[in-house]
Amino acid sequence: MRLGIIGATGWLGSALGRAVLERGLVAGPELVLLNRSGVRLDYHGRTDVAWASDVSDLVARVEVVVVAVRPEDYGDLALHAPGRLVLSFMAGIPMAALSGAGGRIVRAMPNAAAGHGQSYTPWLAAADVTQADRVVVRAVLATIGTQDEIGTEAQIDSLTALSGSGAAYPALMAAGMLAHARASGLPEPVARRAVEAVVCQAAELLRGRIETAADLVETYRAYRGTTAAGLEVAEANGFSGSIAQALDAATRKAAHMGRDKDA
Ligand SMILES: NC(=O)C1=CN([C@@H]2O[C@H](COP(=O)(O)OP(=O)(O)OC[C@H]3O[C@@H](n4cnc5c(N)ncnc54)[C@H](OP(=O)(O)O)[C@@H]3O)[C@@H](O)[C@H]2O)C=CC1
Ligand SMILES: O=C(O)[C@@H]1CCC=N1
Repeated sequence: MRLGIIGATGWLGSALGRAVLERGLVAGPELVLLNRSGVRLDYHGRTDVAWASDVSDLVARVEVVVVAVRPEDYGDLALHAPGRLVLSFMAGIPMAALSGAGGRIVRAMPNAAAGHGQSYTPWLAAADVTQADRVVVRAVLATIGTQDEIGTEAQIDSLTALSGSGAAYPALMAAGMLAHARASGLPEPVARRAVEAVVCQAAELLRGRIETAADLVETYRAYRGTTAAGLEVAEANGFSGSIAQALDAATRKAAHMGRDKDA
């Protein structure tokens, strides 16, 4: 497969470039890269990848074009990719805007876990995307984690807010816990290990059964111990409500940023 990545040295584009090479999905010379800052002599330890001189050069050399630039940089690309499968990673650039590129468009929404092969990547296909294209999309996205085809652009906006945010909300919680642990006088190595134990290790309890999260909270509440006392204050201070409002705000931003220049 000849695959092009516009934004190949960015957070997501770089993760995808490395993954397709490491998984052997794309041979080095068939991976065509483009960024803003110029050719890297060493790309994830490889020297056999191809670099395009500009967007139209990249499009001419591949069948699949991945767009991994920031949404605000998309317009400057002036992407024209008729006959190509175009896989956009961009938040907030709707199908209607992408269709101007002329290819068969798929909007995919990975997250930062792509860097370690654990992205969850929902995606939405335009009406002219073929079954053969779908096989390609699944193969490409499988290199960075798991994927699901979804049905509407509104769902992409919701998922941009939710899974697209990657580690942001766990990181917010971890930062808050770490600040509290330090303020409580815990030795730094102990504070770090304790917070990691909560955010990275204890959350493993929910792997494969995330739907039981509310039941797990209820189990802690029913225990009527120290955790219950903490949970009660967290909820009284709007913990769950804050999460809902945050996801609503991010969904609104995703829905409007590509359609409304002031958003
Ligand atoms: N990061 C994330 O967690 C997520 C990001 N996304 C979406 O993915 C897209 C990429 O995000 P991210 O990887 O974080 O962005 P980065 O800022 O890390 O990377 C952007 C890339 O685009 C390149 N670029 C910018 N302008 C041009 C141009 N005119 N021509 C060619 N290349 C260009 C940059 O080049 P250079 O390296 O030379 O500067 C860089 O490689 C965004 O649209 C974002 O909405 C979606 C879900 C999650
Ligand atoms: O915060 C962002 O804008 C990126 C794109 C979608 C999720 N994260």
